[in-house]
Amino acid sequence: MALAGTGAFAEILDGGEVYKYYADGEWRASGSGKSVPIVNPTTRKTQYRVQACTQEEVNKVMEAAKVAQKAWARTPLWKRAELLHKAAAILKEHKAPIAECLVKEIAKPAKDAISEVVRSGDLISYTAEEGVRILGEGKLLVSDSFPGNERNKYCLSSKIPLGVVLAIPPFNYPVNLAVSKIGPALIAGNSLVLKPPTQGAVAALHMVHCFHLAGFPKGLISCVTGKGSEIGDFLTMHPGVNCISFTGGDTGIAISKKAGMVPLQMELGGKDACIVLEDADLDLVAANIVKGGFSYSGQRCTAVKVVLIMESIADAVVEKVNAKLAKLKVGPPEDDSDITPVVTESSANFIEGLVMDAKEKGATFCQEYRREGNLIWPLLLDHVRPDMRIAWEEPFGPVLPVIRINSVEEGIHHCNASNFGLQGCVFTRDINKAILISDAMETGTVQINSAPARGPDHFPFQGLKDSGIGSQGITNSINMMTKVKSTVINLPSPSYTMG
Ligand SMILES: NC(=O)c1ccc[n+]([C@@H]2O[C@H](COP(=O)([O-])OP(=O)(O)OC[C@H]3O[C@@H](n4cnc5c(N)ncnc54)[C@H](O)[C@@H]3O)[C@@H](O)[C@H]2O)c1
Repeated sequence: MALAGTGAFAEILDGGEVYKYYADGEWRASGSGKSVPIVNPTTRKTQYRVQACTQEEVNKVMEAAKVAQKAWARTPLWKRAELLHKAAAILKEHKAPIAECLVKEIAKPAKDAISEVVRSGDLISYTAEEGVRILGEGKLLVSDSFPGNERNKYCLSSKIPLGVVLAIPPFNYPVNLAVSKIGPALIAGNSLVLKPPTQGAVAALHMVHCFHLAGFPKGLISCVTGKGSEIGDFLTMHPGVNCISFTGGDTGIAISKKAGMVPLQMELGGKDACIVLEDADLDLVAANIVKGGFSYSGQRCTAVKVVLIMESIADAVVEKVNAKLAKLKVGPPEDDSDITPVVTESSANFIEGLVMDAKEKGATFCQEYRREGNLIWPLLLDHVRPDMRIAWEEPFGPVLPVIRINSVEEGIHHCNASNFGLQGCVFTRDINKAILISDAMETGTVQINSAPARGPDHFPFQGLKDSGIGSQGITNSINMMTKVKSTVINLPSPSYTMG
């Protein structure tokens, strides 16, 4: 059942073949006359087309965003929240066509695609509520706490918006990781320009249409499409941008170097380690390795990307994991398969490169390596050693290395030698040891007895080292997209001198 671009969403396509971009409250065709194809990872044929926006069009969007933001910042907070709740409801109501885009553009299993849209609606609503709570509060400071001062200065501080927020999400959660930026930006009184990933752009355009239907003022939200490599730099270096919230890979490091003096929120790659101690519940470990390493074919920033396991229990865990991998359904996303084609052919080639390097260097293949087009069968590589690329690099595919260790210290050392520091996990029944290990792991989050995960979406989420700058999670994102403004009341005489 083809629903995308029809019914409530017909305006985005307008009878044409190329999805329009969103500017100044309306859907427009680019003056470039060019489009960018979106290749279905399963069929490897062009599924959709989006506009290749020009720099001139980006300039116009930035101007409109600046104007719209001024009025939005003066809109009462409760009204901003009300509109966000409305957008959340519309998004959830239209989950089917949006999920269909996720299935066709990024080969997300059908059920997970629906969950992504529903979770996004919940995230927007929670953001509206949280915003009302935290932005409704300010601070009052009095001067006489600092040496040399009397009580004659009263400082009132509150949070004000930054201006225009540029949001760039990655392909793997193009809806959820877009609304995790849009919601906080808007509730805090900012305007927002979205540059969706190429794969996932059509799902993002449908999501933006839900904000359009909710009735947000024109120009407040815009969505420009085009190749990241072509309009990306122009956007991130644009003088009209007051904040950049980016989620993706190494591109984020390059953006950080080029961006001007604006606050940056960078959520980048990871090589999440799973450390397994001898006293762990081995069934729990196996279940979490399979779920953590292979959900959405390993294309998750917080996927388990290396297992560091004590030698004495390694055989038992590998056997349990292999038994579970044999039961995974491999195939197209429409059939709700567990393992679906990876996003692009170049991604599949990169994964294959890591597998072949491990093969040459003597890793043990627990399954036969199998690939058809972009579809790669789940593969556990045992006896991986630090000289293999897969010990350090992020495959972003259904391929997981196991490194056998002889001490916990060896595991912590491998984890900390990585240039990434997103999340990590440790499995043990000894909570005291788990806390010590958590403190020793140089990652933004450590999960005890569960695989790494970004959610629930109000938890703080951050990476150390090359994994990011700043912290996400609903509350942190709202705060990050504001600045503190103070008003100081100066009294002619200290206030405690009367009476
Ligand atoms: N830490 C997190 O929260 C998190 C979450 C999901 C994914 N990721 C990471 O994302 C990566 C996979 O996603 P991806 O392949 O979409 O990442 P990517 O870095 O290739 O692309 C991310 C976004 O940047 C855009 N882009 C490309 N060139 C650009 C440029 N010069 N200027 C501005 N934007 C540009 C892309 O179009 C896309 O929208 C993995 O490394 C994964 O770990 C991180």
